[in-house]
Amino acid sequence: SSQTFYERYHSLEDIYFWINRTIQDNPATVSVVLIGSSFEKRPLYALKLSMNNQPNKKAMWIDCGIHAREWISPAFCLWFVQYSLSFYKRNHDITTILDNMDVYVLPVMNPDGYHYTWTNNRMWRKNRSASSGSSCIGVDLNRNFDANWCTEGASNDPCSEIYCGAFPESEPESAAVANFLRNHRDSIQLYFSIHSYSQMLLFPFSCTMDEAQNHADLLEMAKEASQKIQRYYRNHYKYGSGSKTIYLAPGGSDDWAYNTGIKYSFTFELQDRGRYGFLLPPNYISKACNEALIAVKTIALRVIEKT
Ligand SMILES: NCCCCC[C@@H](C[SeH])C(=O)O
Ligand SMILES: [Zn+2]
Ligand SMILES: [Zn+2]
Repeated sequence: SSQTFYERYHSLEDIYFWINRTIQDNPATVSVVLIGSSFEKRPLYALKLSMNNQPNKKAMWIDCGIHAREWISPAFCLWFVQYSLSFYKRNHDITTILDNMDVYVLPVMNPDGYHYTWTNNRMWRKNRSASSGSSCIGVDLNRNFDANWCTEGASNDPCSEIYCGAFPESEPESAAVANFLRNHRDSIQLYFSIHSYSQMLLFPFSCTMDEAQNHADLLEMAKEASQKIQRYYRNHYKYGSGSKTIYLAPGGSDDWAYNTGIKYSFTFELQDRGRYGFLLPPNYISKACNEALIAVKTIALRVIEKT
């Protein structure tokens, strides 16, 4: 049953099958967009959820699986798609969101790394690209975007877990996302990047200690989302700008998206707070995804109100 499917982690192959089945089962509302390919030539498929053909409709973007070991992240993207398709016209909030916005969902932004965590090393974080002049593998895709690239909080050592790459967007995976967002910046007004762990709702900037121009709005939205999680699920999520709430982290997708003009940009760190960490057991998927879902819905509704 779908109940068990979405409460399990899935191999990359299973996720590709799920993508195909989802578009076949929902031809009128779901389409697939090939936004590029990985270093090892795996396709980067984004799903587009579009419930109506309202002219010059706005859109939101959710990417999952930028870091390979954060398995709860792709699990959330699958969960979100399933929830949206099952509860459209039944749940008021998701109906309002989908009536007003298309949603692009990239379930696995780093397929090579994700596959590697299933076959070789469960704790792998980066992509699997080779660096010239080093025997070490992989770039941290969340340090490879063009936002204060490779300053404090990243490393230019190819063996580092936070290696920034040879230059901004050097990696096919980050280039694919950046190109898509650049090409759709007139319609995409809300950006989410889903990670784990430590239970935080973060927004720009992480690459500097500066405050974003709409800091007050972003803080209010993250605060409201955190309060909703607290009220409905009795769990605590910190919230705030990345640099002040977690650590300095330059070259991030959220900061870059923000600077490109997507003024509502967030990075979520899902469950847990460290008991299991990246190895969050499958029986926690439901609660972790419901917490992330209510945060996405809360923020998306506010963005619709404001724009
Ligand atoms: N764009 C940076 C947001 C804050 C850091 C997020 C974490 C997720 Se694992 C990181 O990329 O180190
Ligand atoms: Zn991460
Ligand atoms: Zn993290």
